[in-house]
Amino acid sequence: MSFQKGSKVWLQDKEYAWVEAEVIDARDKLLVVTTARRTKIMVGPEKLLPRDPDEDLGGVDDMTKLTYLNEPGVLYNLARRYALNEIYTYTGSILIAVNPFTKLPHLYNEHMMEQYKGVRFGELSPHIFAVADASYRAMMDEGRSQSILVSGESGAGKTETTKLIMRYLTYVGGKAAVDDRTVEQQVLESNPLLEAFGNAKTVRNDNSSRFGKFVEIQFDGSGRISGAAIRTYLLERSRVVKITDPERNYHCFYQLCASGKDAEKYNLGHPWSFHYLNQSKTYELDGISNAEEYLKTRRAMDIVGISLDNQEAIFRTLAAILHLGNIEFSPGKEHDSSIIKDSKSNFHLQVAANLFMCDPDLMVVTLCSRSIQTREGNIIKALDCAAAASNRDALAKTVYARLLVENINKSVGQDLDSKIQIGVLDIYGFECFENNR
Ligand SMILES: Nc1ncnc2c1ncn2[C@@H]1O[C@H](COP(=O)(O)OP(=O)(O)OP(=O)(O)O)[C@@H](O)[C@H]1O
Repeated sequence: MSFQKGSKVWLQDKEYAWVEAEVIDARDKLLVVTTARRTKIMVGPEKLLPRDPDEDLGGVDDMTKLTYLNEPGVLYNLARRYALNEIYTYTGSILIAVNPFTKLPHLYNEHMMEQYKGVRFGELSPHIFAVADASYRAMMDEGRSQSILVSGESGAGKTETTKLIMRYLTYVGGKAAVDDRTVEQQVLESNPLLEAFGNAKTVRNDNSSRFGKFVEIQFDGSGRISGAAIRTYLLERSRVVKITDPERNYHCFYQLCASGKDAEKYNLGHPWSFHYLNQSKTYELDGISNAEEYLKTRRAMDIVGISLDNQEAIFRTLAAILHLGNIEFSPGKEHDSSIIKDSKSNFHLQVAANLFMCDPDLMVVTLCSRSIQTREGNIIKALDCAAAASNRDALAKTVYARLLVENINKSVGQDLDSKIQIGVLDIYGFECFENNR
């Protein structure tokens, strides 16, 4: 790219990434002046990118309208719009959402949904409802299934965006008010349920989804919702057994501990008495009551259609996982072997076995030994304390992951005859931490 005297440019900057500048001398090395600080700098052209000359102070609602679609142009356009509370911007048919971190109810009410219904994409201000509407119209007009991909780093707003898409689709594809609304309710109520079992507090986000999610909303030929399927995958299993302050384990554990009578029934107390929860000293979330959330989760389970017996089995299994985590080991008589450490560990073993409905002695054997297959047959090898503890953790992780997949994925009513659907994929983007666990 060649620059001339008077060219408007972006200059790379250590502090601000890019600053606005203008070329004032274009011989040998370029001499540029930064517009805000009025400092003169000699730089090579590799440090510069061209800048739109006639920038609209309010930014443009579609990045394709920028003369130069480069990184600083995009960032500054988003920043300008964000300053005016415009959190959505298009890049062609892609919608970019900048997390407002504040509630904007006027953006998402019924009136807004009505406004975007059936309106040509791009005619109104950029909005998530416009994307959802475009996919619904395309599905209806072409009779073909559609997909919406929601991506971004942790805390970017994927889960909220996915929920808004689901809300819009249940609005346009819902049955008339007089009809039974259970499918729509199931679709929407699956969210608190998934969040209880798949979300946790992280450093970045108090309600971070620790799994990928594919929601399929199924429609009949007339465009009415006829069913839904939710598939979760890539759950962060390690969180079940290992957490660091100020993060938390999955919400459901804290909810169950705060559930009063149910907690008592399963010999649960405050989370600090459980190894899987007390590795971090963070037990509460700002402005959220674990006990109330427990009731919400139970209500969501009712609506989604999980029977009382199954609900009971799910919470019993969660309690069993917590007790399992409190089983400690000490060295056994034989070299590299282990036994249950003390009476406290034995108590938790008995309770866990009881809740898992299995034989406690068999559980001890399972935890403290490993079966190795050889050509001559199976050999049972004793495990030392560390190996027994990882064996215990592996069991906890596997049971928890199965609980989520088996119970939640299948619970929402599916329409196996549906020919057209809209799939919404909520998938995390790359995260770049110093230590990526
Ligand atoms: N459109 C929005 N309006 C208001 N607040 C929002 C919006 N989008 C996100 N937020 C806020 O940002 C928080 C984080 O958003 P969200 O949980 O959707 O992020 P995420 O990308 O799904 O993160 P993770 O990958 O960690 O699950 C939300 O709890 C909410 O407070």
